[in-house]
Amino acid sequence: MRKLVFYKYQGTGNDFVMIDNREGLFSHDVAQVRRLCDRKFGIGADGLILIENKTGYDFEMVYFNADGTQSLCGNGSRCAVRFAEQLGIVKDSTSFLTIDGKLEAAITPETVRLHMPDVKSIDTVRDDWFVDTGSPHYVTFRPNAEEVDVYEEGKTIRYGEPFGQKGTNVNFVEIQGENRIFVRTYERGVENETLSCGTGVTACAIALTKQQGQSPVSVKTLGGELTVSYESDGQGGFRNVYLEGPAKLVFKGEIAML
Ligand SMILES: N[C@@H](CCC[C@H](N)C(=O)O)C(=O)O
Repeated sequence: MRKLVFYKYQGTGNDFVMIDNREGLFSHDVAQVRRLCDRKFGIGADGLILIENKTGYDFEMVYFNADGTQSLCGNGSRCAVRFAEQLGIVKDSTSFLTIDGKLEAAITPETVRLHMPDVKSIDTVRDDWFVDTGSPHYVTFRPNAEEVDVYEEGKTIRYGEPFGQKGTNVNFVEIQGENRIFVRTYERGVENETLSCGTGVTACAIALTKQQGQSPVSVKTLGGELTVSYESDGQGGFRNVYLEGPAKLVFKGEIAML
């Protein structure tokens, strides 16, 4: 049986199977991704990330949600950068390719600070907000996010109008102080609550400008603390958007390839 080395990383509890695919040994096979991310029959993860060679960049990050769909992943990008550092591909900073184009990051022993894509607008959906931070995010402010049934409410909004089958991620945000929020996220592609979502907390920190907040914003998630900073572009959008927090290796193992 063929065996392939994998690594497991987590960024504030958003966990990923990570594979160094610079030799192209792992094919982009959705069934295999689902199997490996399954928490009972596989390794178990919110997503799977391949690090691949790409001309003009330090590397390419190929990201899959646990169900095999693809989108931009903020925490996954931070973990991919840490993995690339530990593989010796990059050192203090990097520029790499993602599904949403080129991203850059600064690396310290404690954190990875990711320069996120510009955000074009904050849109209104019913009484709530919608922000695209590379992945789509519905943002709803609640007085007590701890008490929300994130799975039931998130699932209803994710598949409901106007999102339909393509769907959206759903974030429940509690304001806990000046420029300080607590966020719980139902993630599309995982189809459940995750402990943290990087593009999600970024969307929430930006939507906070509609309430009383401003950059930088401290964000508490179920899996740890993140910081989001940004600048207004003066036209309803945001630039110089940064997501910063820890990204850690958990373990290394071997996959039995079927
Ligand atoms: N966990 C991610 C988001 C991954 C993509 C998302 N589930 C989607 O399909 O839109 C993050 O940290 O940003």
